[in-house]
Amino acid sequence: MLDRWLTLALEDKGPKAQTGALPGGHFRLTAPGVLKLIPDAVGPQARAVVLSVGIHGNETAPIELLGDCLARLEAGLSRLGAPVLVILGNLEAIRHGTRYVTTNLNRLFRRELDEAGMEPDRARELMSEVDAFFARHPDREKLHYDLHTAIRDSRYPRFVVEPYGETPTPLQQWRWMAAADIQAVLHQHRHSWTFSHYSKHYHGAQTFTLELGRALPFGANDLPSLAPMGRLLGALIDGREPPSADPSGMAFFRVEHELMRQSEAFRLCFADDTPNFTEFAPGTRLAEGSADDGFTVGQQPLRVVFPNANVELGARAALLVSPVPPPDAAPTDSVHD
Ligand SMILES: O=C(O)CCC(=O)N[C@@H](CCC(=O)O)C(=O)O
Ligand SMILES: [Zn+2]
Repeated sequence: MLDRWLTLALEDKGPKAQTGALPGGHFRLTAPGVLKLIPDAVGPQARAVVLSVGIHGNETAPIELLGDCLARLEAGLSRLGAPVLVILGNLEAIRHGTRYVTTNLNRLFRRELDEAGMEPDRARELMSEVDAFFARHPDREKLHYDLHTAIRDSRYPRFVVEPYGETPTPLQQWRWMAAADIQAVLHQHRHSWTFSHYSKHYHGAQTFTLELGRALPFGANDLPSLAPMGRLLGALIDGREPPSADPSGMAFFRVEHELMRQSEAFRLCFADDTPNFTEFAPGTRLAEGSADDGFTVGQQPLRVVFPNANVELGARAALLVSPVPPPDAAPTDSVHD
């Protein structure tokens, strides 16, 4: 059943409300693309876990990866031990194989949202699902991993974006990410109204946007490279402590500046296929536009992440980042390690 859930949800043939048994618990389908995994017994170390995929419709590897985790669970190769909310984000865009239909869903996760349309409606539905889920588990550590893939190649093929927030991320997360073969971490410098930011900002959850390789069509993904990430997701679903590794091999970056597209004339001055984290020297012209949206690198070199000149007016066209030291182990070291 669950291995067919993703397909049924995409074909819009899935039953609107359905429940069924699973090893260790049961599942409930409560809205299109929204699946709740409810364990019979929750271990003391289990977290309340939100796993979202397909927030961008052309990013298929995370959908396949999560599909594998659900298939393993259903086949009895693992046993449910934590409350999990699984979300298939932009169903319409996934059907079209496009990043979005009308507007970028991953910029709409704020409670004051008053726009009308399919993506704003979906954002409101998903925010209320997340609110209800975390409200049901007030005493549990809250996690939300929003799984994506990137448009371009990357000097670090698998990396995570840490949303802006006041609370430092516990070291345990970096250890899990290192074991899951994540190669770099990018700290956001300000609110960004992404789905992962939503769960951190409003619920104090430990959250990331995970970039798991390149955006490719279904069937073309390099799933073996995601096996370590599959083990992290599997452990969270089972309510087991995830594998840990030394995070000192990961590279850490901070956003220094965002290029925003402000004019129709806006363009980036470097090749379209420039990989994420490519470094540009001081004095390099990076963007041109007719509304003060040009940019030249100042005194420090900067690396570019998520360059995309074809975004909507007023939207982010690239992040410019620089390396920072790894987080200090001392204050936030986890009792679970
Ligand atoms: O490869 C790209 O240009 C975009 C990949 C992507 O969808 N990234 C996320 C990052 C979200 C964040 O900044 O936390 C996005 O742009 O929504
Ligand atoms: Zn994405």
